[in-house]
Parts: sequence; C-alpha cells; structure tokens
Amino acid sequence: MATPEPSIVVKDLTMAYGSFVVQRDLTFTVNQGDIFIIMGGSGCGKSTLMHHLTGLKEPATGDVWYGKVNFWKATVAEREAIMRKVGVLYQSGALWSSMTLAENIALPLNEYTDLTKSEIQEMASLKLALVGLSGFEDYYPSEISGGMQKRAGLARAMALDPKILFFDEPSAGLDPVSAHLLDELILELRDSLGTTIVVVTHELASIFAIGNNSVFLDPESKTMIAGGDPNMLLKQSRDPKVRRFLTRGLDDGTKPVSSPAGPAAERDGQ
Ligand SMILES: Nc1ncnc2c1ncn2[C@@H]1O[C@H](COP(=O)(O)OP(=O)(O)OP(=O)(O)O)[C@@H](O)[C@H]1O
Repeated sequence: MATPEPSIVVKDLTMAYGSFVVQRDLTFTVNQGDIFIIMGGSGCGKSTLMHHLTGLKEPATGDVWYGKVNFWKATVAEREAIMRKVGVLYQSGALWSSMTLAENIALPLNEYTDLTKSEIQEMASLKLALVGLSGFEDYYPSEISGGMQKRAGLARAMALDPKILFFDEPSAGLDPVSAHLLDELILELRDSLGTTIVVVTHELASIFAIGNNSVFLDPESKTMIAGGDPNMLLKQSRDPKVRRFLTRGLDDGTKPVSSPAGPAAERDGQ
C-alpha cells in the first residue's frame, strides 16, 4: 500500500486562552483520506483544537502545517488560499432559516466562484443529491428533520469541493438511526471523493465506525496521551484513561474487554 500523504501536520502545539493553557505539546499528522477523530472527555480542548486547525485561533506556541505551508506563519493571502480548500461544519453552524436548502448551498458558490446562476442552481442540486436530498431544493430548514438538516449542512460545507472537511459533533442531537446514517454518509464521501475528514466527537459508536486515525486529549495532564486507529487503541492501549473512555468506563485495563460499540466495532477492528 502507498504511504499516505500528510494533509495536516501539527507540531509541538500549545493552545491557551491568555494564561490558561488548554493543551500543550500536541504533535500528530492527519493523512490524506483519513477520517481523523479528535476525542477526549468534556472540556479537554477538542473544539479549541479544531479552531486552531481552521484558522480561528492562533497557537500559543507550535505550528500547524498544511502541506508545505506553515499556516500561522503564512501571509493572510496564503491562509485564505488554504481555507478555500477547507470545509467546516460547526455544531451550531446550521443553515440560514430564511433561505431554502438550495439557496443555502448557493451562498458560498455565489461568493467564491464565477459560476452563472443556472450553473449554481445545478451545483446546489448536485450537492443535495450527494447527501441524499434530491428534490429538497425548495424546502426550508424548518421543514425537514434534524438528520436531514445535518446532511444539508454537509452539502453546504461540500459546496466548494473541499479537500479537507471539519465536522464538529456530527451526531449531536440526532437519534441513533439518523446518527448511523450520517456516519455512513461520511464514509461514503471519503471513499467516493477522497475528502480528508476531521471529526470532533465523543460518540463511541461513531468513533469506531468511521475513524481510522485519531488524537486523544487528556484534560488532566493537558496533553495528548494516545493517537492512531481507535479500534487498535481499544485493542492495544493499556492507558487506564484511554481504556475507560473507549469502554464507557467499563474497563480500565485490568481485564480484557470486548467492544462496547457492538458488532460494528468488532467487525471494523483490524
Ligand atoms: N473563548 C474561551 N475563553 C476562555 N476559555 C475557553 C474559551 N473557550 C473554551 N475555553 C476553555 O477551554 C477548555 C477547552 O474547551 P473546549 O470547548 O475546546 O473543550 P471541548 O473538549 O471541545 O469540550 P466539550 O466536549 O464540552 O465540547 C475549557 O476549559 C473551556 O472552558
């Protein structure tokens, strides 16, 4: 198998709000085509890390590399060029309620492309089809379910064909069936388009079903204490905190345990 190309390299990153350090010395690589999970307990700094990777928050120290560009040391123009290739879907960053789904998706296309009105309409329909929402162009967000709203948000985040997609808590507020469908869609997008996807989540079922790489942030030591394929971590990590998290508190490493996420995790485990 070919060696995967790095998409993002994080090196010795320390994140802080003023004098309050959230995490220090983070070093990891997100490879092209990864579904990379940022995980850890509440308040450990997952969203803060996502903000450092998406241009919203500057590191206290350390670097974030996108290919050969040192993001936070680059010019504003270079940073903008990188962010043009990045799609972001925040937990609350839903759709504009006063616009139809097609109009929502047309927004970034209007702003960043020279496409004609009819090309934009066509593109919006294509993106909706990509997420299984063909025929919903003229619906308003309030007229569709929460799961469909997430998928429409995903269509909008995919509007400019990003190479990397960030997704904050995709399954938040969804019932288990809709959450599972969204996981399937994320896998499909990665497989069909090759999009690198970085996901912030603490949903274990999702972590095991879609993640092939990860970083695990610990709020107590304020640094990463694990990383890599979550299914491998479940099998191999001996760290009590990692084990407790991945087994929903059932196991701290003193005895072998099977996956709490059930057959899917067992099946997908390498
Ligand atoms: N704007 C801010 N100013 C100061 N402190 C902040 C700010 N945003 C977050 N924090 C603090 O930084 C720490 C990490 O927060 P963050 O939201 O990144 O964690 P998280 O892992 O995403 O949490 P959760 O799982 O609860 O969403 C927390 O202690 C939080 O209170």
